[in-house]
Parts: sequence; structure tokens; C-alpha cells
Amino acid sequence: MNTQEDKTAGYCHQNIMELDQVSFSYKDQKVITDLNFTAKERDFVGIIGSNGTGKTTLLKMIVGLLAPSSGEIRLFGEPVRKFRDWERIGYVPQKNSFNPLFPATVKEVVMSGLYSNRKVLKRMTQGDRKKSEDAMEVMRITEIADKRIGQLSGGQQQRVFLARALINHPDLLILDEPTVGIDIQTQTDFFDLIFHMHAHHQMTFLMVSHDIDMIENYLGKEPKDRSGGIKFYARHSHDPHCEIPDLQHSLI
Ligand SMILES: Nc1ncnc2c1ncn2[C@@H]1O[C@H](COP(=O)(O)OP(=O)(O)OP(=O)(O)O)[C@@H](O)[C@H]1O
Repeated sequence: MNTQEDKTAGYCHQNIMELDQVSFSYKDQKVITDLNFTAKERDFVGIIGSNGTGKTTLLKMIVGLLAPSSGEIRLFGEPVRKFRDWERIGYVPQKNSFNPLFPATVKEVVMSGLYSNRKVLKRMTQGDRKKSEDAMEVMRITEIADKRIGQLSGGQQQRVFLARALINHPDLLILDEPTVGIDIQTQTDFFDLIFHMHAHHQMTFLMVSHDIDMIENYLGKEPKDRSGGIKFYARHSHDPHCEIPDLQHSLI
């Protein structure tokens, strides 16, 4: 018989992202072969591998930008090709960089996260504005909200993309080498912030990184799984009551 604690633990450990015998080829070049892995709710998964092992390709498949050649990927239990609940997912792709002449402001880029992934533009509500203000405050970009994105430094731009990914309070945050081109202090602040979010929020993270020291410090020295050239490091955060503080909590 299940105790209340078992039920709570089950609720906190749902499968968020499953790779089931996933393979991928670009034309004749086989990049990923029979990959299996499951990320559970509140896992922080670090994905490590040499250049060209297919990490970015894997993330693109997970967010539905590429389809596997064979096998299946499931998000929240549903095959990606049928998945429609994209607001539950935040994605920060690799090496975002804007043409300096790109006219959008920081605020506009952050707010565009509300309409990501196939959602038709609609009128801005008071609630939307509040979400945007919260996300900018968490990423400490409120002061530069009216600046043009193309005029910011690489580190500031990265914070803007993170705010954009966070605006819908995603259950799953997917980051592709988020600290490339960012100075050491900003990298440290960034990792402190996302590790804090992992520890205190009901969020799951998938992060590709070449920063093996940072991965090992937070996720341990032994990968949970490996396949081809890709290693998956993982750490689970879990409190017995599965409480969800609001996003502003991350400021503290
Ligand atoms: N659009 C594409 N068309 C053809 N081949 C591609 C394409 N994108 C990537 N590749 C090839 O697929 C392989 C895997 O690329 P991918 O970018 O997924 O690797 P990665 O592990 O993310 O590498 P890195 O650590 O350098 O970012 C590489 O050999 C790359 O050249």
C-alpha cells in the first residue's frame, strides 16, 4: 500500500524528458546512435561531450526543431511530434548574437517569450507585463530594459535570453552552452542563480556545457549515463512537500 510520502515522492519524480533508442543522421553522417536517457522532475542534467558529438543536435530534437531518424523522444510523457504545451519549456540556444542594428529593445525580446513556439500574437495583459518585469528583475536587467539588444555585451544579452526563457515559468529549462563568451564573474553569478533555482524551485534543467569543473562540482564526478561521446551528469533536488515558491524567490 502506498503511504502519503510515497505518493508525494511519485509526484516529484515524473518523467520529464525521455530518450528512447534515439538516432540521428544528417544525410549520410550518423551523429547519434541509440541514445537512451530519462530526466526526471527536478533533475539537473549536465550534458558533456567533445565537439561534434551531437549535443546541440540532441537539444534541437528535444525541442522539436529536428526529428530523430529513429527512436522516440517524449516530453512530459508525450511524443515530441504531438507535444503542444511549449509554454512549459524554456530554451536558450547556443551562441545567441544579435546584429548591433537589430531594433528590438530588451523588454521586447523578453516579452516575445510569451508568444514563443507557434502561439499567435495577442494583446498584452497586465499579467503579461508583470511576468516580464519579474523575469527581468530575476536576471537583473531591469535597468537596461529600454536599451537595444544589439548594443549590449555578450553577458548582458545572455541574461536577456534567459529572462525570455523564464518568462512563462517553465517546468523544463534547456540551455545550450549558456556561458560561452561570458566573463568569469558573470559565469559564476549565472551558475549560482540557476543552481539556486534548481534547489528551490520545481524545475528541471538540461544543460550542455564544456565547463567540466562546474559540472563535476555541482553534479558529481561520475556521469549517470553515457552513450557514444555524450555523458549525462545528473543531480536531483527534492523537498518532501514539492512546494513551488514564486520566481521572485530566486532574487533572495
Ligand atoms: N545542419 C547541419 N547539417 C549537416 N551537418 C551538421 C549540421 N549541424 C551539425 N552537423 C554536424 O553534426 C555533428 C554534430 O554537431 P553538433 O553541433 O550537434 O555537435 P556538438 O556536440 O553540439 O558540438 P560542439 O561541442 O562543437 O557545440 C558535427 O559533425 C556537425 O558538423
